[in-house]
This record gives sequence, structure tokens and C-alpha cells, in this order.
Amino acid sequence: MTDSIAQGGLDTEPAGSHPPALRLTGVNKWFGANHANKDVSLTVRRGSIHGVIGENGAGKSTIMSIVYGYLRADGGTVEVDGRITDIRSPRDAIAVGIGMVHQHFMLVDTFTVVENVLLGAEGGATLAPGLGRARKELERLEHEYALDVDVDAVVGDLPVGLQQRVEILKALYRGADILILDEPTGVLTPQEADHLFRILRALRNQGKTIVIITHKLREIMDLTDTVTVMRRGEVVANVETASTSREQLAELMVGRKVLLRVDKKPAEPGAVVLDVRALKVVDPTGVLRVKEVSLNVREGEIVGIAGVSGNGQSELLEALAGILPIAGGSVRVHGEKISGRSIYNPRDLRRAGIAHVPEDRQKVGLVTSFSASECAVLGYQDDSRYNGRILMDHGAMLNRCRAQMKSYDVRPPLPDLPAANFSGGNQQKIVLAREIERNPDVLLIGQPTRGVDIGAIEFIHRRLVELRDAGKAILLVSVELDEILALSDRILVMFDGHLVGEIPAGQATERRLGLMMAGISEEAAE
Ligand SMILES: Nc1ncnc2c1ncn2[C@@H]1O[C@H](COP(=O)(O)OP(=O)(O)OP(=O)(O)O)[C@@H](O)[C@H]1O
Repeated sequence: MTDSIAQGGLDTEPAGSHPPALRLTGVNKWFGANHANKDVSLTVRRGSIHGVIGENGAGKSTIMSIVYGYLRADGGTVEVDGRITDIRSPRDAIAVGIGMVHQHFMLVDTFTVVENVLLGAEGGATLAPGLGRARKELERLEHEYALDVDVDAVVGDLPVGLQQRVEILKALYRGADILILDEPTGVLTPQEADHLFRILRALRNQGKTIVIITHKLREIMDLTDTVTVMRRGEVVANVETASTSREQLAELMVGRKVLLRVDKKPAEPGAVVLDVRALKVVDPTGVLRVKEVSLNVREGEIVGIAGVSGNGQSELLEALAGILPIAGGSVRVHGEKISGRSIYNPRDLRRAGIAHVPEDRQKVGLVTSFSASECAVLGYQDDSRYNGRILMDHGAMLNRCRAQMKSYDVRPPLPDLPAANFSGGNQQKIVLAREIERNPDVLLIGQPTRGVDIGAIEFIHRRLVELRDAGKAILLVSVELDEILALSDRILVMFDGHLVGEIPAGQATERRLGLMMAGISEEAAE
């Protein structure tokens, strides 16, 4: 390990230089017996972009929640601009110039951008005299950092990427010099992510300091100046980005070498298992989202659906999983028609051999107030293995959950912990374990590795390929082109509710897919 990688290796300050924007020294945090942050020390230079990476549950969100005053540390110091600061609440954090953009935005949908920004800020949203001044200041900030936000728009009408920029605007308006972003690209399309990075670079160039938590090594390499790597609550490295590589960071994160590509042999597809014809799906607001889509998935193949989010692929998956009603067309599994019943019931689908890993694990995949062991049998409650004659067999559920936690390396391996208390990636593993371990004939899987760390991605991808090699049919929806390219044997591209093309995996390139995803034919792009 080189000197620059040693812990605290970036901590040297030449005499006479500015103090760092942020310095943490020996910060500890316990949740009961769980030591979530162990003597965490890191330094962030003023006017730099600093990345924080680490496996799921490594303690990244916890340490940043301490900096922002959501959590109290059990020891250690936080210095802002060279001064030890006691941050007891987000209000204290804002007062010393720290802003935070969360994964789940904290905006009022029915308010305009200006109103949202003023909400909770000095004076409040209803003080009319402040409104005019605030609008001017917001317009100035919006313009200075090219945020492209209409300050009079109603927030609920804005796409996710713009809502995120409203959060940035809000933090800047409150005087943030240090901006912390927790997995900001998890919910963005690639285009939105590019825009966000341009904004972050502009902020840095104006002297702001950015701390970004992400799982994506490509983002770390493209964007950051320095990186902190965490593992199991500890800092294992503080490095200059220019002196490291994706491979080295992956190894530091996971503690072993990680395969950054999927190792798989060519598919040997068999008979058609899932056969979808002229499927139409209308969303709950009455909009036709899937427009006569036909596709099939055979035994032993992974079919990937690529597309910019919002083009109907999520609704397609949800309809096949029985969550959204089918407005037209047919779905057959092993030749037997399963659509068109009066009640389209997810339980019937499970009986037909379909398993589903939904895109939104928190809303659909789990009940976050339930324990992990309850979540591990969700949807399979009538299985005789867990269902006693009157009540659920708690012992059997615990054993099942423990076994799944072991084979999927869920941390912490505590079946009684509420699902809400697991980190995002570990929640995802709980859902995956439940659905994959059923050994389904058809697996419908949406965004399988969203928010999941690199070691777990390797694991999940390997599991999916094993399932394929065992002759199962897998339909994958992902907005991550890397993931689609790495896993799929055939790739279908969806645009505006239609399938606009099919490419065998060997012939797919990012450029070709990107054009099709944007609705541009290859001839037109030549
Ligand atoms: N409110 C809480 N109560 C109990 N344990 C918690 C709580 N919040 C976090 N933890 C635990 O603390 C540890 C660190 O979690 P944290 O969310 O900081 O991880 P992370 O590195 O941000 O993970 P991810 O990448 O999955 O978001 C985990 O073991 C987690 O289960």
C-alpha cells in the first residue's frame, strides 16, 4: 500500500495554507451493539470534490448524518474551517455552512420552487416581503451555477433530476459552502447525472466544497479529487483520485479483488417460458404507458430491457408482476395463459412460477416496519414451511431468514431487526434472497443493483447468471447500461411505450443502445 493510501495520508497541511473545509477526527458511533463508525478520520480540502465509498452498511450515511447533525457521535471531533464545531442539529450544520442533498428529497410537491426554498429558511414561506428578494437571489444562484430551474415551477410537476437541483438551490440559498450529497445519481437518468456533474464542477470551481457518497466507481474516477474508502465502519484509505484506479478502489472497499465484469458463457436458450403479446398497460392516472408490446423470454436466457426511465419499462414489469392491471394483450407462462383473469393476483403469478424483484424495494419489496424475518417470507406466507396451522411458525421463519442472510451476506445478520434499519443495499439483498431462493421459472427483476455496493453487485450478477444457467428465464429492466450490457443475452430497447429494437448482446455497444434509447434511428445519426 502506498503512502498516499495510508489512513490520514491526505491529512498533511503545508504551513500557511488554508485549514481544510471539513476535518473529522476519531469519530465513533454505536447503534446498540453495532459499531457503525469506528474512529473515523478524514479531511476534505476547501474547493474540492471528495468521494466517500464503501460497501453497503460500511457507515457512509452514518458519518455524514453526524456531520449534518442528524445523529450525535459517541466521541471524536468535527472541524469546519479549522474550528471544532458542536453540530447538534441540521440547523447548527446550516449555520456553519453545511448543506445536504438527501436520497429522498424533502420538498413539498404542491409548493413552487421559491416557496420550497423559503420553507424553513429565515422568515418562512409566507412572509411576502421576503419573497421578492428571495426570488432575485434564487435567480442569481440558478444562473451562476447553470441549474436550469424555473423558480416559479410547482415542484410536483418537475422530474426527479430537477427536484434534486431544487434541493441544491435550497442549500445554496441557505449559504452552504460545503455540500453533502448522498448517492445523488441513484435516481437519475445518465443525462441527468451528466448535468448534475457539470453543476458540481461549477460549484467547485467557485470555491465550494462537495462531499459525495456513491457506489459508482466510474463517478468517483470522473468527478472527485480525493476519496475516502470505508469498510465495516472504519476508514481503510484516504487517497488522491489521480493516484488510484477503479480496480484498486474496489479491492480496498471489499477487502479482496473484485471482478468488475460478469464472467459468463454464451447462453443456450431452450423453449419459450414467458410469452407476452400485444400487451397494453395503463398507469393509475389513465395514461397508456405500454403500447402493444410483444416479447418472449426462453429457458436459460437473460433478456434485458434498456431505456431511459419513464419510457414504460417499469410499467411493463409491474404489469407482468400483477401489480398494475393489464389493459390488453396476453401473457403466457409455459404456454398457459395467465392474463385475462377477473382478478390478476400476484399470488397466482407466484404459483405459476413467476418471481419479482421490484424496482422500489422500500414501497413494494418490503414492509419497512416488519422485521427482516417477516420480510423474508412476504408474499409466501401460505407456504406450509412457515405457516403453522393457526399462526406463522416463527422459528421456521427465523431459520429461513438466517440461512438467507448468510448466503447473501446481509449485514448485520439480525433477523429481528426492522427492515427500515438496514442500509439500502442490504434491504435489496433481503428481497433478492427471498425471490431468487424460490428457484422461479421466470424472474422479473427491476434495477437489481440500485444503491448496491460493488462486492454485492458482483455477487448478485453471479447469482443471476447461475439462475440462467439452471435453465430459468430472466427479464431484466435496468437504467444502467453497463448492467444491461454485462448481463443480457438479448437486449430490447424501449422508447415511448414501444419496443423499438432488439440487439443480440454481442453486437450491442453503448453508442448504439444510447441512440435507440433516445428514439434516434442509427441511419438518422450517421
Ligand atoms: N437508525 C439506525 N438504527 C440501527 N442501526 C442503524 C441505523 N442506521 C444505520 N444503522 C446501521 O449502521 C450501519 C451503517 O449504516 P449506514 O447507513 O451508515 O451504511 P452505508 O455505508 O451508508 O450503507 P449503504 O451504502 O447501503 O447506504 C449498518 O450496519 C446499519 O444497519
